[in-house]
Amino acid sequence: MNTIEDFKAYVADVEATEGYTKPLAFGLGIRRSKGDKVLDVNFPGINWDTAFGTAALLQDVTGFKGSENGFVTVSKAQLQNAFDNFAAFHGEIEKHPNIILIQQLLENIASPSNTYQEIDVVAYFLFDKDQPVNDAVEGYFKLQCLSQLHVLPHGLSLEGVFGKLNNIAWTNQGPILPEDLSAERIKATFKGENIVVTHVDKFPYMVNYHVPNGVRIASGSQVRLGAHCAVGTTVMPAGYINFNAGTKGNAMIEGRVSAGVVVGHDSDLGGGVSIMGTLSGGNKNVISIGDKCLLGANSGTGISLGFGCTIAAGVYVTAAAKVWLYDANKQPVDINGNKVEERQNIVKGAELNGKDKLLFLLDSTNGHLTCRPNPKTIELNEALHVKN
Ligand SMILES: CC(C)(COP(=O)(O)OP(=O)(O)OC[C@H]1O[C@@H](n2cnc3c(N)ncnc32)[C@H](O)[C@@H]1OP(=O)(O)O)[C@@H](O)C(=O)NCCC(=O)NCCSC(=O)CCC(=O)O
Repeated sequence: MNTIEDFKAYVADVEATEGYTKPLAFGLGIRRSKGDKVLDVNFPGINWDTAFGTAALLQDVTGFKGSENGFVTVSKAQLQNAFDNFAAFHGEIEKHPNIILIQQLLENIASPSNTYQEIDVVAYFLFDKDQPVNDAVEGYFKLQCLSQLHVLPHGLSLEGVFGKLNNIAWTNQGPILPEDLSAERIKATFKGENIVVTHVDKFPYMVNYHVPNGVRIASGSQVRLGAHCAVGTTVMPAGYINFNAGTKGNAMIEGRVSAGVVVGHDSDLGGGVSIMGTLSGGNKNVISIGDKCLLGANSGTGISLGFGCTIAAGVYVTAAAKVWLYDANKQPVDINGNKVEERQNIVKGAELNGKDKLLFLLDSTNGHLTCRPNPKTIELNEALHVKN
């Protein structure tokens, strides 16, 4: 296969095979395991709805069959075979990230691994993004789809991910099962080395796998793998982004973006902000924050905010909270904006879910949680957000 035409004909042949299905996404991953326990899988470059020729080639050389989400292990000989089948592109390899990755895997796969873990290469294929997580390889693949910005939070099913990922001690010498830490530390000590544990969790830090373009993350420990940090996101040390949560664009994150929460463009979460997540604590309401919202320091919300809302510093808006509604002239109004008497303007927070241009304030003269049209929307300080 020395010409691009040959390669195209080969791909067409593979794709014409009975039962062949184009995957929605796929990638080559480096899997680290201890016995039958997966420690982690790094997918350096996931292909999402693209590179179908490479998908066909990988399925052909690895023998992967079917249309169910799944993976195969890839031997060095199969990687070599894949690389050789790309001969027509070797002269312009810099244009083809998948071929570069295969070359990098080939160059390194024979290196002796450390004695603790086994390292191999897998090819994962995703056909149905709404299927629950089948195994740890799939869990890592899906988390990296989010962190590589191929899908927004909720863009694929992460159901069951907790049960499939192992709890790991993440160390300066790589992932170690917590039960093996003591023995590994003794070995390291006699080699004159240290094992430093950064955390014990099912989720590693995103930055140790992937750093999206145009982000600043002041403390890597605050962003879990599976976070979606769009270009222009700044996460300050007190900020936090869970998996299956994140930003759509420029954002200042000094507060906590819980699992499932999405923050719109040009919004600002002040220090200590809390946004209710859906993993624990009983809240079932998936929360989103619209574009150009400001959540003041130590504020929080259990309802979604639309465009251009502000929650004053220190104010927590919950779905059940009784909120006193006012118009722009500070006159009491009902939910439809009709003038009413004081006390008839009290609505539940949930009724304001997702509405645009609201200002929530705790009136310090009477202690009422109030809401009125937001007189101004915020502008982020552009200098704080990198673009590439
Ligand atoms: C709610 C707003 C946005 C309101 O600000 P504004 O500038 O629009 O209004 P203002 O000019 O201050 O006030 C307009 C009028 O409303 C009155 N007013 C204001 N707040 C009131 C309250 N709680 N109760 C009663 N009246 C109030 C004022 O006295 C004034 O009245 P008169 O008209 O009679 O004079 C603000 O107070 C706020 O909370 N901003 C959040 C800022 C923030 O936290 N940014 C994140 C930084 S994060 C950070 O720095 C890190 C910190 C950390 O790490 O902890």
